[in-house]
Amino acid sequence: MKALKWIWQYMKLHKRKMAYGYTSVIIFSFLGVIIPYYIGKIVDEVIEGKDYSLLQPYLLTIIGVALLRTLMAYGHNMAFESLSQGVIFKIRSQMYDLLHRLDFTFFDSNRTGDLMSRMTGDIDAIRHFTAHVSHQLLKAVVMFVFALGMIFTINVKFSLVVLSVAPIILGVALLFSKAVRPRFSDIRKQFSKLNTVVQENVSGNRVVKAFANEDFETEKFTKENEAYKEKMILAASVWEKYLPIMEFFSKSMFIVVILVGGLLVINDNLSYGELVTLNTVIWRVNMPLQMAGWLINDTQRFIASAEKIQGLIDTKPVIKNEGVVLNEEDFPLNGKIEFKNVSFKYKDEPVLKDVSFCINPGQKAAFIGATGSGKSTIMNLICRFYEVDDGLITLDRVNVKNIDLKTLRSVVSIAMQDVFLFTDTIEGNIAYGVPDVSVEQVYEVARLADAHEFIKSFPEGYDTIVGERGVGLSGGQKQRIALARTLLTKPNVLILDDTTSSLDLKTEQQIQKNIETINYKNTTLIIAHRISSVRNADQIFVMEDGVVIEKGTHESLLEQKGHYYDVYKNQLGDFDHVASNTSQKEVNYGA
Ligand SMILES: Nc1ncnc2c1ncn2[C@@H]1O[C@H](COP(=O)(O)OP(=O)(O)OP(=O)(O)O)[C@@H](O)[C@H]1O
Repeated sequence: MKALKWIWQYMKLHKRKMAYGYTSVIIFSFLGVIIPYYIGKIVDEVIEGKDYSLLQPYLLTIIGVALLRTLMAYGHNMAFESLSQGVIFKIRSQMYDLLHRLDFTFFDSNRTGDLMSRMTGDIDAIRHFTAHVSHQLLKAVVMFVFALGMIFTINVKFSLVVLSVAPIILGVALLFSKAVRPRFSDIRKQFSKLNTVVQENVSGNRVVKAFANEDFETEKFTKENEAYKEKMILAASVWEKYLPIMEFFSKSMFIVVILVGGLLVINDNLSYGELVTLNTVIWRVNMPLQMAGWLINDTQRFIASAEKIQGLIDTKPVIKNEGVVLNEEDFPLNGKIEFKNVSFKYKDEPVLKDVSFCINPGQKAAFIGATGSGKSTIMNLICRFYEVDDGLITLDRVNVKNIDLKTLRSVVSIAMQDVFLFTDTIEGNIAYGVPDVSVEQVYEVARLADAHEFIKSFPEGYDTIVGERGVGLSGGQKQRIALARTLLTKPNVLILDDTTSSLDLKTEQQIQKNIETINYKNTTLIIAHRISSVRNADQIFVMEDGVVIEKGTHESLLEQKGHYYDVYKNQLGDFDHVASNTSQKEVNYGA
C-alpha cells in the first residue's frame, strides 16, 4: 500500500495521460465483449433466422469495434508507456540529485554495485509496473466483470457454473505465482552476483592480469554462472509443473461451455448464437484469472523495488546547511584555519584525538606522519566531508558548520590522494567545475602543475581523451592534471593530499616552486611522506595515531631531535653526511 501511495505521487503528475489511459482501458475491455455478442447475433438472427439483411450491419459493427479496439490499444499503450517514462525520468533525476547531496559516510557503507542496480534494475521494475502492470490489473478486473456480466445476462445458471470453476483457476494461478516467486527472487539475486563478478573483472582486469589470476577468476565466474543456470532451470521446473495444471483447468472452462451450454441448448434454454457468444466470452473470463498470478508477481516485484528506491530517496544527508549560514560575502576570507580540540571517529575507533592547531592566512602548512595516522581525515573534516564528533574547526574564525556548504567547498579546494579523471578531454578534466574558463587559464594552471609540456607532446594535445579513470596516462601525469584542476578554482585554501607522491623529486620541487608564484593569496595545506616535500613549510605537523605529536618549522623540529628528526635521518641516510652534502637519497616515510 505504501509503495502504491508512493508511486501515485509521481503518476498523478500525468493526470491527463492517466485519465485517457484508464478510460480507454475500460472502454476497450467493454468493447471486448461486444464482438462475441454480435457473432452470437449473426448465428441466431442471420444463419438461424435467415434475416440476411442483418449480416452487413453486424459485420460492419464487428469490424468497426475491432478497429476501434486496435486504435484504443495503441493509444493507451502509448499513453502508459509515455507516462511511465515521465515517472521514471523524475525518479531517476531525484535519485541522481540525491547521490550528489549524500555524504561520504553514505558512500562508505553502500556498494557501487548496489546503487547501480537501484538506478537500473529497480527503476526498470517501476517502469514495467507503470507502463504495463498498472493498467493490465485494471484491464483484467474490468474484462472479468464485463464478461461475467454478459454471461449473466445471457444465462444465470451458466454464469453460476462459471463462477464455481473460476476460483479453482484463480487458486492454481495464485499457487503457481507463490511457488515461482522465491525462484524469481533467487534468480535476481544470483544475476546481481554474476554482474558483480563481471563488473569487478572488467574494472580490475589489470590486477587480474598482473597476478596471472585469470584461471581463478574464470573459476569464480563459472561458479556464479553455474548457479545462475541452476536457478533458471529450477524456475523452469516449477513453471513446467504448474503449466499443464493451469492448462487443464483453463481448458475445463471450455468443457463447461460445451457440457453445460450443450445441455441448455438441448433443453431449449439457450440458443446456438448464445452458445457461440458464451464460447468466445469465456476466454475473457479465463484470461484475467490466468494472468492474476503474473500480475501479482509483477506487483510484488514492483513493491520490493519501490521500497528500495523510496529508501534511497528518503535518505537525508547528515551534513547540510543548518543554523546560521554564511556566504563568501558575509565574512572576511583570509584562509585562517583553526582546529580546537577536534576528535573524530569513522566507526568505533577514534581516528583523531583532541587535535588542536592554527594555520595563519597565507601560510604553508605541512602534515607528515605514518600511514593511517589521520592526515587525510584532517583535510576531510576541513571540507566537511565528515562531521567532527567533538571540538571545533573554524575558517577565518567562523565555525565551518556555519558556512554554506557550496561556499566552503569552493573556497577550500582539495587535490585528492585518489586521482579521479573523467572520460573527457584533458582540457575538460582540468576545466572541470569552472565554467567559462579560457584556454589560456587552463594552460596557465597546467604550467603551474608542470603538466603543459607533456600534454602538448600528445598528438591531440589538450584535446586528448583520457579513458575511464584516466586510462592512458601515467600515475604522475594523472596527479599533475588533478593538481591543475584544483589550482584552476583559485581557492583561498589549497589542500594537496599526497598530490605529488608519484612524481620524481625534481618535478615535485619544480611544482612547489611554481605554486609559490601563484599570484592570489592562499593558505596551502600539504600532506606528504617525503621530508623534501615539507621542509619549506611555515609549519610542519607530525601526526601519529590521530595525535599531533610535534609541530614547528623544519629547523625547530630537527632541533627537538624527536620523531621528525628520526624520519629525516631515516630518509636521508647518514644525517651528518647529508647535512653537509645535500645529496638526497629518498626513501618513503617510515621505510
Ligand atoms: N572512510 C573511512 N571509513 C572508515 N575508516 C577510515 C575511512 N577513511 C580512513 N579510515 C581509517 O582512518 C584512519 C586514518 O586514515 P587517514 O586516511 O586519515 O590516514 P592518513 O594519515 O591520511 O594515511 P595515508 O598516509 O596512508 O594516506 C586509518 O586507520 C583508516 O583506516
